[in-house]
Amino acid sequence: MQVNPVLDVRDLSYSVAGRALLDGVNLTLPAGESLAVTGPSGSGKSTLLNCVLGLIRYDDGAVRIAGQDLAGLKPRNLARHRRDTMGMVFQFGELLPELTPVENVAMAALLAGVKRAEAFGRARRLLVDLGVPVEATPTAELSGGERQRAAVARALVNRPALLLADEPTGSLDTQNREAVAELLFSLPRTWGCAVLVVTHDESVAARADHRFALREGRLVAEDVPLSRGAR
Ligand SMILES: Nc1ncnc2c1ncn2[C@@H]1O[C@H](COP(=O)(O)OP(=O)(O)OP(=O)(O)O)[C@@H](O)[C@H]1O
Repeated sequence: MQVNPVLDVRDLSYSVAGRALLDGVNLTLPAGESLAVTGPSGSGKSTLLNCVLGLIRYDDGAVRIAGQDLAGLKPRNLARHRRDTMGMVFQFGELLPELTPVENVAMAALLAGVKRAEAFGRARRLLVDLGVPVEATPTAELSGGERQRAAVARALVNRPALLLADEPTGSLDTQNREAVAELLFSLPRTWGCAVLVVTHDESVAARADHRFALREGRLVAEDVPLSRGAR
């Protein structure tokens, strides 16, 4: 039994067009730990993340982030809770290409109400820590790996309790995939946050503290290391 998990999903169900994408999903994740959910394309991984983000109104069950049940929040408070507790990394980074990396990262802090000097200070420190060129160049000119590391910096700038990533290495070559996966799964130790990654890439998922597969709307534990030939 975990005490006050950062993420607590109970009996989550969601159907679309008569198909149960999520069918009684249970998931808990404390601070300082990572969890990966794998599953083939169309199995519902992004749908699960969207429920955790509060972007989808699920049919049944509960999602609690940092102790707060999302269903109990009005839209404005939900947006604030999301901003204050969660950071998100997307497959293609979703940064603004014409801005510099530091502007991209600082903007997320400015939108959260952080003062300008503090926002840019945090952004610079994070980018230096994550090995991204800070401001010499528009983000469009970064390499794919640098862009994803900048996206991680943006997701961290408001010091989230929970970092979510949807196919974060899906657009990267092998070398950058390894580096970004390594970075993501080191965040629980270095930043103390909980990390939830959804991916179809088993080699990325293998780095997580906990692994589950989404099969027919249910999460199945997959805690056997790949090297032992789980399947
Ligand atoms: N609003 C919707 N209306 C109809 N179908 C939907 C809707 N949302 C999701 N789906 C379908 O539900 C399934 C699951 O989608 P989801 O994006 O969650 O899968 P996924 O596992 O993340 O896939 P991928 O790995 O390709 O991103 C897909 O077949 C998708 O087309």
